[in-house]
Amino acid sequence: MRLEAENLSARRGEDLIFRNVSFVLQAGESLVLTGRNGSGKSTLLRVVAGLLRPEVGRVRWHSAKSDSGMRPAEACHYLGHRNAMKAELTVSENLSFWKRFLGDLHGGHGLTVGEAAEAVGLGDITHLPFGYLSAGQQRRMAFAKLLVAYRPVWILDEPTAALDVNAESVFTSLIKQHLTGGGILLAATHQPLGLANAKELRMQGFAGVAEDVW
Ligand SMILES: Nc1ncnc2c1ncn2[C@@H]1O[C@H](COP(=O)(O)OP(=O)(O)OP(=O)(O)O)[C@@H](O)[C@H]1O
Repeated sequence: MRLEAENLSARRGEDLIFRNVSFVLQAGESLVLTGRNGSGKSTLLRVVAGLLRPEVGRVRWHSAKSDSGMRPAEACHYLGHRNAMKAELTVSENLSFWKRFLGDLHGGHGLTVGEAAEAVGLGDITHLPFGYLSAGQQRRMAFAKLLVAYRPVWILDEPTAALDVNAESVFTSLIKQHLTGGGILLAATHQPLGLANAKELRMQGFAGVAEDVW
């Protein structure tokens, strides 16, 4: 299994955000994006997740278990700043929706909704509307979405924002399990995720740099 970014450059509106970003991640490896606000971390994650087109370069996915024509985005779970849950549906309804909608990629199995809620420490409140949950509880449940459907690549944007210390350690341990099971992680964060062997890519940003440097 291998996720490969080749010479990526991206633009938002008129602005150049980054250029010449390349990396290769194999099964069990993680890459953490760091850098100041606006340096392009979220933009790079969205490019890799297939939500934005790169200006230049490409993302490639190789796996013996996947079709050769499969888009890299299909191998990825993307957890952005927002939680992608409906406030008026219960936690259980939200997670059940995502489980059915996403399904499992070949090569693994997601947890049941109950197991996933237990794994993030909130198994007793799945009957509540998502909108009733605190900000930290909502983030935990958004993380549970990663567990109900199998995807080998997790792309996480500031996964631990709004979390207490206990939740941070729960997330770190779930991420470690994902990596130990041969998964791949790409994350943007301002807080250390506690991953000893993570590679780091420090985004510099291009704000104010003239276009002719390209
Ligand atoms: N739709 C857009 N049009 C123009 N510029 C945009 C657009 N979206 C984002 N940008 C700009 O792209 C740059 C990179 O933003 P991005 O969200 O990738 O940064 P970031 O490193 O994730 O920041 P943070 O640490 O604050 O989350 C910023 O300067 C932002 O203002």
